[in-house]
Amino acid sequence: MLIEVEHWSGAGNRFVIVDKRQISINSQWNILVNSLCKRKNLPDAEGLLVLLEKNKNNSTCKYDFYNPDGSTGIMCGNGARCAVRHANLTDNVHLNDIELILNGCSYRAKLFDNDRVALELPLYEELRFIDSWIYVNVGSHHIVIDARSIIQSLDEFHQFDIIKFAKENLNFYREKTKIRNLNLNLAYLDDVDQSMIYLRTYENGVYDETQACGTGAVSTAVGFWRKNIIKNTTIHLMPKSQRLLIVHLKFDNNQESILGMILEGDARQDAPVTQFDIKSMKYQ
Ligand SMILES: N[C@@H](CCC[C@H](N)C(=O)O)C(=O)O
Repeated sequence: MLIEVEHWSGAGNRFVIVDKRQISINSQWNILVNSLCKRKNLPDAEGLLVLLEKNKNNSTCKYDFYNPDGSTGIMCGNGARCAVRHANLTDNVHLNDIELILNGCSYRAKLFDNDRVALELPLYEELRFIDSWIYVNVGSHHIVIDARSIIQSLDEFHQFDIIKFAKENLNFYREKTKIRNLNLNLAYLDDVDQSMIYLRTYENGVYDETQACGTGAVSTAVGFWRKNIIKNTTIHLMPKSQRLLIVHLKFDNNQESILGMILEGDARQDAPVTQFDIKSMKYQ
């Protein structure tokens, strides 16, 4: 049986999107996801979004997110932003206040400037300062490392072998946090522009460096602000893809406690729709 697959990216983070409403049988997405992410003539996707429901009358859409290794139930910031733009394009869901239900959790989002999506996240579930690094849970689990503790310059930061570093150090962070599904973020604060952070992320479930990570950007912004490394409450983060992400911290009236975070960046369709055979688990 053939299904249609869409190819998207949010700030360079690559996704495939499938509309479950086109399929009459129940598919096991956790088994199909790995083959769906291995695309023909396109670099591998870094996650799958499955559209479950959409209601344009009340601007609500419902998607599930899967990592390429089949794991699910995890928050994906860039995937969420692609889902919102996808819902808007395919069914004209209202631009200015969209409710996205991703893996059963509700988020609000806005669309602007054609391809930009601002997604509101609730306050992080947990934030811990451990030794010189930070652990943040924003629905996915992040280690944030201030790159200046291991790297001397921005050039060195771009050259750094993050895959080797992750392979050598992930177990150490897992042991310390007692959490297995960790993403590793290496963050370098610009020497001149103190509101700009360069960010590289090794992602759980992909087991590779991705082009960008939305929840990694949010975790880094909030972690660096809480640690006083950064003073601005609007923080620019430049991922590997060079497609900028912006995080706005939202405060209470006294400007003291963070209430939530807004993640802003582009979300685009990258290539024409292709067909995938769910029986042979191959693209046509
Ligand atoms: N790319 C994502 C994060 C997706 C979840 C991650 N792979 C995990 O398993 O924690 C993002 O944009 O947030």
